[in-house]
Amino acid sequence: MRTQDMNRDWIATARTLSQALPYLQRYADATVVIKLGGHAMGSDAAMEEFARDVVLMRQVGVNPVIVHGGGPMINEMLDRLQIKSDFRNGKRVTDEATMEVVEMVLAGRVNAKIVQAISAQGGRCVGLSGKDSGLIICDQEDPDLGLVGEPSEVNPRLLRDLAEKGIIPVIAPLGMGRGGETFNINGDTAAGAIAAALKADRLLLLTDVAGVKNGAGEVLTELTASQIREMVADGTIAGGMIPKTETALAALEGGVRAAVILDGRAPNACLLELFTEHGAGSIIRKG
Ligand SMILES: Nc1ncnc2c1ncn2[C@@H]1O[C@H](COP(=O)(O)OP(=O)(O)O)[C@@H](O)[C@H]1O
Ligand SMILES: CC(=O)N[C@@H](CCC(=O)OP(=O)(O)O)C(=O)O
Repeated sequence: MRTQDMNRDWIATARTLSQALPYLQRYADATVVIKLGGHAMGSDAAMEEFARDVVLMRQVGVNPVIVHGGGPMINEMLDRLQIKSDFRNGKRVTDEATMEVVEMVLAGRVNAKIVQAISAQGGRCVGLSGKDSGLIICDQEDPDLGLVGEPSEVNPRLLRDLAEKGIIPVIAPLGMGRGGETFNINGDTAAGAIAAALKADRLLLLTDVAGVKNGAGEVLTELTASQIREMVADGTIAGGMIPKTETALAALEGGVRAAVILDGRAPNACLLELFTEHGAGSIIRKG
């Protein structure tokens, strides 16, 4: 690069940092729950970038709480083990054999990978599941779904203790039943329940599309609850987008200030959403 171009680059970087000041001030000490979906977890380089953004957030005083998915990784392992798996309305029908694989992949593999990536960027971070410290107590959601849990009680005290110490929690979406059984929770549902319990300032749902699309395939940058209900009823919102939008609405009802559905594969997606005027994805506010 020529020296002049290089100077222009640095000037642009400095300007970006300077323009971020009001956003940095707005989010200082804010709680931001980030759901990292399995489809949003791309290459190792993308994971490294995600981890760097999370550590930067923590560095500027935000309290990030990561809840992850891992559906595609579970599918891959179930395929290898030749265990068939069905989804109903975006949720995996989970029998005991499936549950074993879900727990192994989510808590053992995916969680460890994210913790490792954040630690490698210098973040202090700890891997958990909803089964730890009574974080998520579940009831069975629907007998037809088997061991799928619906969070009925969330105990966020441990998360508050970690935030006070500057430690970033990375949470696998598993829950404990009242009889000590393990439940599989949809990652979006788990993230929404945790965000509501923490009365988070933002819930960011990172996925593999730029946001919620209308019938013409255009991303809607702002959405209301009634629009979402209509789009689910007429089938415009389908599959995995159903639990995502349901989660956003439930989180707002539970006291979260706003939920955003955005493309986790886009460069620096979380920073763009939080610290720039531009924002990213579809924002859903109460009203
Ligand atoms: N109206 C819609 N707008 C955007 N995506 C939609 C819509 N309806 C269904 N989808 C689907 O939902 C998917 C996101 O859900 P999912 O695959 O469960 O993501 P993740 O694994 O990130 O949780 C998108 O890739 C898209 O195929
Ligand atoms: C009940 C249920 O569906 N659980 C999900 C948990 C993982 C998840 O939600 O992963 P994504 O966010 O990557 O889709 C599953 O078994 O796939």
